[in-house]
Amino acid sequence: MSGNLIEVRGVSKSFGGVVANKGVSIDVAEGGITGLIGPNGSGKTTLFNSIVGYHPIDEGSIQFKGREISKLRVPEIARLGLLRTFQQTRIYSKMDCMKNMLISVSHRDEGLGTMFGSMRDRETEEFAEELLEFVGLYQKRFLIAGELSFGQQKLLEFAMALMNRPEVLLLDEPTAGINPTLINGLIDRLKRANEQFGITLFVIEHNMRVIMNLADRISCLAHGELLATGTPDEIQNDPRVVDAYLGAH
Ligand SMILES: Nc1ncnc2c1ncn2[C@@H]1O[C@H](COP(=O)(O)OP(=O)(O)OP(=O)(O)O)[C@@H](O)[C@H]1O
Repeated sequence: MSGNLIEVRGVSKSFGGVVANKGVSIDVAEGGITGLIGPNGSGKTTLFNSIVGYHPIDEGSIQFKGREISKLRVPEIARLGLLRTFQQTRIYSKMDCMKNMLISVSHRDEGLGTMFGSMRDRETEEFAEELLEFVGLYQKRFLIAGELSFGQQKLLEFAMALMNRPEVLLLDEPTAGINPTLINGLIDRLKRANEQFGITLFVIEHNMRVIMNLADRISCLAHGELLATGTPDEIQNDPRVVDAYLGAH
């Protein structure tokens, strides 16, 4: 056992003439928080999309717990316990928070029958309430999700992902568009999800303060290629990273 939950090896992905990822190799250690940084257009979201099965890769291998997943599709990968959130939140804005939570649990269920069966399940409701409490939205559980602030919607989306008890959660810019007060709360929740629930996190983040604070390992992409991997300190002091990324901000 390598200690890695995800092993990306030599992954390349192009869209027409645009090379979005070229020979990328990254490890996501079990139980850790791995960060992914890089300038706009450096291929971060493409790599996430490749890992969760959103599109086929051109070359390379992606393993989850030692199993090749690069040919599997989104629902199959989700069922294995690998989930992601998006830059733009994907909540059901006309439903209340509780309904959003209950509907999210379908990922690992087999069919609609099971889904509605489990929705009635008191245990599932209690778990949804616990998670809403965890992200600080319990008091707002019957509020229509579209009426929450953007930051609260992101917290709801995070709680929705946790409903599926993922082993790994890929978070695409979790703090984008959130005000600084809520950001600290979110960092705290992410750390607690990692420590208390044992969820491995792989996080794309533009906010340097956030990622340096959160991640134990960070990889930096530039022009679709892996530029550097290291501890937050090593990454912060790597002249190649500073040139390619930090210097540009
Ligand atoms: N579906 C697509 N079709 C065509 N080109 C794409 C597609 N998805 C991504 N690209 C291109 O691939 C490159 C990498 O994009 P990607 O979104 O992965 O970068 P990113 O690092 O996530 O950027 P950002 O930080 O702005 O979100 C860009 O040049 C982008 O325009």
